[in-house]
Amino acid sequence: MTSPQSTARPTPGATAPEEYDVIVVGAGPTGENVADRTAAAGLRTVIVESELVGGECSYWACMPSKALLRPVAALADARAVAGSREAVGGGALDPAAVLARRDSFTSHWQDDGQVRWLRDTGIELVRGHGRLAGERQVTVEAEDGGERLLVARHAVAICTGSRPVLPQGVPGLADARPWTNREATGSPTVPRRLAVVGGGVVGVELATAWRALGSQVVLLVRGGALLPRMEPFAGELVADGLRAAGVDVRFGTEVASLERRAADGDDAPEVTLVLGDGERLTVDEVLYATGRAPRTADVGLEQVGLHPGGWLDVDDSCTVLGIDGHWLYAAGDVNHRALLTHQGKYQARITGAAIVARAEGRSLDTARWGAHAASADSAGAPQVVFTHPEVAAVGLTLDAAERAGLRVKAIDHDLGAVAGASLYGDDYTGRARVVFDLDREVLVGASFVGPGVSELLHSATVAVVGEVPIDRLWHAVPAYPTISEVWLRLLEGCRG
Ligand SMILES: Cc1cc2nc3c(=O)[nH]c(=O)nc-3n(C[C@H](O)[C@H](O)[C@H](O)COP(=O)(O)OP(=O)(O)OC[C@H]3O[C@@H](n4cnc5c(N)ncnc54)[C@H](O)[C@@H]3O)c2cc1C
Ligand SMILES: NC(=O)c1ccc[n+]([C@@H]2O[C@H](COP(=O)([O-])OP(=O)(O)OC[C@H]3O[C@@H](n4cnc5c(N)ncnc54)[C@H](O)[C@@H]3O)[C@@H](O)[C@H]2O)c1
Repeated sequence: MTSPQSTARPTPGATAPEEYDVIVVGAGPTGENVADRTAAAGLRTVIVESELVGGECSYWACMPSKALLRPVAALADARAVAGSREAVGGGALDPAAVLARRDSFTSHWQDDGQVRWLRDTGIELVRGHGRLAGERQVTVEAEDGGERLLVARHAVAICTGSRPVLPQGVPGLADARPWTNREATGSPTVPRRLAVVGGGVVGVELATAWRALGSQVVLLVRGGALLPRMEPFAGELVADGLRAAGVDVRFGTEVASLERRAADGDDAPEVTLVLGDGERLTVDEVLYATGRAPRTADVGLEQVGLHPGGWLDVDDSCTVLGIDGHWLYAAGDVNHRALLTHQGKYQARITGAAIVARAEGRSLDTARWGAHAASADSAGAPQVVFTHPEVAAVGLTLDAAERAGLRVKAIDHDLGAVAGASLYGDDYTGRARVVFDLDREVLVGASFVGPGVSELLHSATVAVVGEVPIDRLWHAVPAYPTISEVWLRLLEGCRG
């Protein structure tokens, strides 16, 4: 490996520069996987983390939210089948047991296990806030104010993720102390009344979870649909499911102002929301699920000529654009290509491979689907929304495919008409769609909505990402009697 000479000089108050091959800033799932790849290739790798090793995903996002949602699906599945329905009766979830299981999935917000994994993998950990200090240089400010200067012989990877974004200019919002994903995945108690603002993935999943745990939930959606980036029937069926569970779903509604004050005759503070039409709603907590912003405001981007606070623009190898020397990478949420843990981990593997190739003096293979191109981010990023019913989708929606100029047709099928689905649950309701590219005769998108469809998704991901010709897909036989048999009807529709 080549080892460029460091030109770093200690900044005032900092200790002597410490040299590594690779510095990763942010130890979420993405940063961990970049570090894993570079360490596995023999590069001396250090990872910098300001909070918990494991990132948002492990403690305040994917894991706790799915731990809250899994019991909802398990109970719904038991209720959907005569025989087990009688066994579980009409009882509700046991909130204490669900919250305790959630706590164990977050390791009680302790990262010892992840730290052990870093050590066993040969990755060094520096705790503190990382900032770029110049080319290949990162300063780390520890909680006690101490500062260290790290210097990378080869690469720095920014994997600092994203944070919740709240709308600007809403009177009373800050004083209302709204829940973000952190409180909404970590709350030790169940609020009696919860308002959820935002009809995206976070909004619908957490409305589902807290309703099932006993909260009265009102979901306030600015637009006219839930999950607006997915096939329209996904949002429609999820809205039906939320309403059937007792959630008050309201479209075309904006929150004009909020006020938090003590409830009459009670010390528990409550929040009053004034809606656009003047209606007043009083709840115990309000969750804002209104999107994400990059955690780049304070990572020293200005030191390397970039604008702080924005998403980091990268090429397909996750190399940051506008930086000379190919030493700065950005992967995961922070580059805004696909805000999903699995895509972050995928980008991490591509980033790690690119760093190693450049360190070894090899050129990159950045052709589409090449070893150093995260092509699947745009072509085939799968996503599961763990609501009841579930939504599982990969690739392009019909609308997105048409907007991209493809000549496509959509083939839809009622999942309830599939033998495996009717065995899965009595009165099973669901729908499937594939988007078929008529010119290339491959699938460019697939969406499934219904109970238990999440595990169907990888077959569709293989078909879309693998660009499997429809004539060959015809021979991929789904087992009888599974929900996957819907593929037979979908493929008939492509050929017909
Ligand atoms: C409620 C919710 C549920 C979700 N559920 C799913 C799901 O089911 N499936 C899915 O695929 N995705 C899900 N996501 C999205 C997923 O959480 C993110 O895509 C994923 O966490 C991104 O990983 P990351 O490593 O890029 O960033 P993060 O997980 O945000 O990690 C970034 C890390 O960098 C650290 N950091 C930041 N700045 C600095 C700094 N200056 N110095 C040192 N360290 C720093 C942070 O402390 C953090 O540990 C969910 C998101 C939310 C909000
Ligand atoms: N199961 C999963 O894969 C999963 C689960 C949760 C989150 N995530 C990821 O996390 C990311 C963030 O999710 P999210 O739901 O916060 O963001 P989002 O962008 O998916 O949805 C935010 C919604 O809030 C609405 N909104 C924005 N400003 C508003 C305002 N002022 N008032 C009312 N509504 C407003 C938007 O129109 C949008 O529909 C997503 O990109 C998603 O991929 C994934």
